[in-house]
Amino acid sequence: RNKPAARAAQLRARIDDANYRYHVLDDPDIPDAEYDKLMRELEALEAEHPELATPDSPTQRVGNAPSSAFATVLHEIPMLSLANAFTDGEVEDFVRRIVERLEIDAPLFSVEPKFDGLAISLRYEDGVFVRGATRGDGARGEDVTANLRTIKAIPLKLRGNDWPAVLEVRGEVYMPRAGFEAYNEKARASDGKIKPLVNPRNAAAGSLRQLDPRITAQRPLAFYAYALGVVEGGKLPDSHSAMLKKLREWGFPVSPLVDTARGAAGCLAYYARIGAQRDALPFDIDGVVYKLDDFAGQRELGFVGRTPRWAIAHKFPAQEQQTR
Ligand SMILES: Cc1c[n+]2nc(N)[nH]c2nc1OC(C)C
Repeated sequence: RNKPAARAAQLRARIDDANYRYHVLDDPDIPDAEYDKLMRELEALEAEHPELATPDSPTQRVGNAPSSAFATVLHEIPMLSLANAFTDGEVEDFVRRIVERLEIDAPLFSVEPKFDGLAISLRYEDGVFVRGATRGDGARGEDVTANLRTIKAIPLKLRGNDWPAVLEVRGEVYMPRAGFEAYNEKARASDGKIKPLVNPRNAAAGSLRQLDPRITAQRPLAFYAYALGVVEGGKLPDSHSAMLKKLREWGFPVSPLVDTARGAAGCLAYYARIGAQRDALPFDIDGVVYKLDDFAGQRELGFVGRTPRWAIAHKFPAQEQQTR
């Protein structure tokens, strides 16, 4: 009788946990073959008892109905753009302006890689993924929910239960280099059936804007969270770094390269550290981002148009694009 439902619940918990360990902790605890076996058992169970296949089931990632066009999504909280710094002096000016406005010294920054992918916004209601959109022009983006569901790094439902009733998480969809190379290896051996991708960034954008989610599902996409949008019905930590820790607890991948640093010197040391390992990273980055860590300080500094006064992107020199 309700044994199938109990077994399905047990399988889902085990699969969700395996996904969390693989994508968020980067510490998988079961081999892929066993993971696939659990998924096949859950798919069989749901085939016999369709009422078990709820939208947040791990088997419901790949829809089979291509859409004719993408609906438009209004970003209630606009997706921001970052000012760019290219020299150490510009970074020192950025920090000095904050020091002078807030009358503090050696402010603490959250320091993060700037991923060369596609900015997106994910909306969760009561802990369930309900909608995802591209950045678009910052005010309006395209509804690519069906495509985002195919990305295993994006949770279909949140872990724990201390998340806000409505939570929007912003981050970057990107294509890891290994996935990009492997895809092009297959494309070159496909006798022209599969077109090679030009570079990981364009590949990520193109993959997310496929009208058929079954095509997106074939693409090796990943995701890192780095900011919030709308938050309703919940208390948030009082700093960006503490908020990133909560996002990890709720099931979102956050780059392990994220750190905190004090003042301009701390930021520039981080830039040098990440720059030194840039070519060895498993994904493309085009710079690093410094964000004042304290949320109260961010609110006090505010914005110039859509650009926060409390954050800046410090870019690397352009990388020679490998032509393929
Ligand atoms: C546009 C953007 C891009 N990035 N990239 C990272 N790592 N953080 C980050 N934050 C951004 O905007 C926030 C300041 C909301």
